[in-house]
Parts: sequence; C-alpha cells; structure tokens
Amino acid sequence: MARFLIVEARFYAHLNDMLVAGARSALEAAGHEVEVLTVPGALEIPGAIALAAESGQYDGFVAIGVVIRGETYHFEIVAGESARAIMALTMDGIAIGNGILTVESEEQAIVRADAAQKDKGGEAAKAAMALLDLQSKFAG
Ligand SMILES: Nc1c(NC[C@H](O)[C@H](O)[C@H](O)CO)[nH]c(=O)[nH]c1=O
Ligand SMILES: CC(=O)[C@@H](O)COP(=O)(O)O
Repeated sequence: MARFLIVEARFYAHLNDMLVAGARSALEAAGHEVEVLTVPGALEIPGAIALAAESGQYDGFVAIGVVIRGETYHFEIVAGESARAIMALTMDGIAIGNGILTVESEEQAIVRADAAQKDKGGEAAKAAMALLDLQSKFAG
C-alpha cells in the first residue's frame, strides 16, 4: 500500500470531479491510500506537488486539471507550462501521472474525463503507479 496525493485544479469543477473519480477508483482498486488537494488552476499544480513531495508524506502524485482553449495565447501558457513543470518534477524522480486535459472544447473534455469513456484520470493514476513501481525496481 502506498500513499498517493491527487492534486486537482478546480478551474472547471464539474470536469475535474469526473477525472478525480477515475483516478481515485484506479488507485483504490490497487489498494492504495488516496488524499485530494485542491488548487485554483493548472498552473498551481506543479508547485503544490513540489511542496507536498518535499513533506515526505506521499509516495506518488496524480495531477488533475482541464485546460480549454480560449481566445488568447493563455491556453499555450497554461497547458505548456504545467506540463513542462510536471515533467521537470518527474525527471527529479517524483512519481507523477499527468491527468491535465488540454482540449478545444468542453465536449472533448467530457469524453476524456468520463471514467466510462476515455478515463484519463484513471490513466494518469496508472502512470503514477507504474513510475512508483519503477522507483522500487531501481532502488537497490
Ligand atoms: N485557463 C485555465 C486556467 N487558468 C488559470 C491558471 O491555471 C492560474 O490559476 C492563474 O493563471 C493564476 O496563477 N487554469 C486551468 O486549470 N484551466 C484553464 O483552462
Ligand atoms: C486557458 C485558456 O485559454 C482560457 O481559459 C483563457 O481564455 P482566453 O484566452 O479567452 O482569455
């Protein structure tokens, strides 16, 4: 049993609820302990994971968020920078699954967030568990 923290951005609350449900379900089905931490938007997710990782209280993390393209370059900033910072944390050896959707519309988000359809929350949770397994494999 490992301790996982789901860090979710509430920017699109109803969509994030769906993603969190899929992630939680995958982690609990594997017998892990799950906590959820909420931040305002996807840009806050990497910083929150960095702080939580530093605390030593968690073995792995799942980043959950939804970024929907608007009218300006802001989409590229939020989508690209959140992914870049999560990847940097991953390269530091932190087990993180990236479940931040970057989509053109709410319709695209629903299909991907729904655990009965593309289940991207569950997919991110499985990625985090896979990285944690690799940490154990290469630990010694
Ligand atoms: N546009 C979206 C955001 N924007 C907010 C930022 O993530 C951030 O909270 C703000 O810039 C303050 O630092 N966040 C999302 O999660 N999704 C979006 O579509
Ligand atoms: C992340 C986005 O693109 C969006 O929420 C921001 O919308 P806009 O570019 O129309 O300000």
